[in-house]
Amino acid sequence: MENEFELIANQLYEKGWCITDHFISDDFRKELLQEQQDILSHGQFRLAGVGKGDNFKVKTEIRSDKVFWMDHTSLTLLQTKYWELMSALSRAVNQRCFLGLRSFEAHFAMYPPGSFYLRHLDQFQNVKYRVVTVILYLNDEWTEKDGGALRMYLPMEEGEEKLDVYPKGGRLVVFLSGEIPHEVLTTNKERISITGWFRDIEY
Ligand SMILES: O=C(O)CCC(=O)C(=O)O
Ligand SMILES: [Fe+2]
Repeated sequence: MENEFELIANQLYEKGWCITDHFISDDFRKELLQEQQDILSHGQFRLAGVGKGDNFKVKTEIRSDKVFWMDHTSLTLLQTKYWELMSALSRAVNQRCFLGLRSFEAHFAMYPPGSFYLRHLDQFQNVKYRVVTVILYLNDEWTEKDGGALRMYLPMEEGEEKLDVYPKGGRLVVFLSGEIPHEVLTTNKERISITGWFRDIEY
């Protein structure tokens, strides 16, 4: 029998993306959400940027979320638990897909009401070390009227197909960072997640 990580790795291999509901327990989700709220209330979230190195810029006309980067050299207990889950996933993906994943980076993200992130690819133009994107949603509840869908543009033999994914708590979205363009549609409600990237470089 395949375990949860192998199931995700298989789908990633076959079609380049995968959506898993209830990836974490509801208790763990609530703990992560609480940690995120604590960091927020200490004012440690910053406006997110686009680009890397000399190309880094805050551009609120492109993305208006706020982020808090985890520091892999000093993770909290909860962050360690999250990191270990992701390590298990990267091992399964490496075994199945031979992507040579070697390190991981992740940030908490908060989209205030009215915010969005326009269509983009997660690989930077100048550095392409992000190979697989993993997004874990932490929201208590979510319905269509809350907006804020992740819109994925799935490459088809001809053209592309849109897929709207709502940020339901406990849901994990995994996709190839260089292959699947995506955007976050305007959210009507505070939208909370952790986004991570498996990379093919060392720390
Ligand atoms: O939160 C999401 O659904 C997607 C976020 C995203 O595309 C990113 O941070 O690069
Ligand atoms: Fe993205």
